[in-house]
Amino acid sequence: MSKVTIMDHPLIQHKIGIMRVKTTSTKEFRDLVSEVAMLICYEATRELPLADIEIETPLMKTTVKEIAGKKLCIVPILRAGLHMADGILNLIPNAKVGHVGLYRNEETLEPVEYFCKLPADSGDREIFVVDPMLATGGSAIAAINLLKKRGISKIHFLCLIAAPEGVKKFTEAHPDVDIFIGALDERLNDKGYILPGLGDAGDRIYGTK
Ligand SMILES: O=P(O)(O)OC[C@H]1O[C@H](OP(=O)(O)OP(=O)(O)O)[C@H](O)[C@@H]1O
Ligand SMILES: O=c1cc[nH]c(=O)[nH]1
Ligand SMILES: [Mg+2]
Repeated sequence: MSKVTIMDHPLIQHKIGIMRVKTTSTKEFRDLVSEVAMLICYEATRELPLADIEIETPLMKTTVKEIAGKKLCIVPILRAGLHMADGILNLIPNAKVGHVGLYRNEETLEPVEYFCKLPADSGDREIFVVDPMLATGGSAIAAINLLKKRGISKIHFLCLIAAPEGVKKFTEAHPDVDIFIGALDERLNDKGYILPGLGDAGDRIYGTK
């Protein structure tokens, strides 16, 4: 069964609170997406394996830790996930980046795939799929189906806000994928939007509405 981690850190709660406010500007919203993604990534990478390496300080030789293998890959779900990836790259600048393009048909709420480009060696990498919103769960499930079809198995999913309906559907579809959630909200409305939520994440990041 997926491990579901809901962030309780005060900084994350504070920043998501500002994101929910409808008058928060596009610039501030965008900056917060990136900052909260970084904070969630800090927790999501807690169990990465470490290896010992020998180095020399200005005073003596010693052994320090480095992340073993450094084979990480961030996969934003376009378009709203892109800005989370930018934030995470501040913490893991050497990660490779793959892209999955999906949008949700507003009538059926079903995800529609339009793009997929992944690093050639993705199957050897630990993958962090990122999207601010897990609503019905359809988009995240479809994105991870695409990755699994390409032989990728070490997958984590990070989102800023999730609805309980989406978490249930996701964990049933991908019990082997752990989820890290900034805030777990109350429910979906009849149009599939998360309540209280923050509206349409893509529109708020890019100012398209
Ligand atoms: O869990 P679901 O019900 O599938 O909904 C969540 C999806 O909806 C939003 O994307 P959207 O379709 O608005 O695309 P965009 O990022 O291009 O705005 C969001 O970023 C997720 O990808
Ligand atoms: O509340 C929601 C649901 C889906 N997509 C969003 O951007 N927001
Ligand atoms: Mg959108």
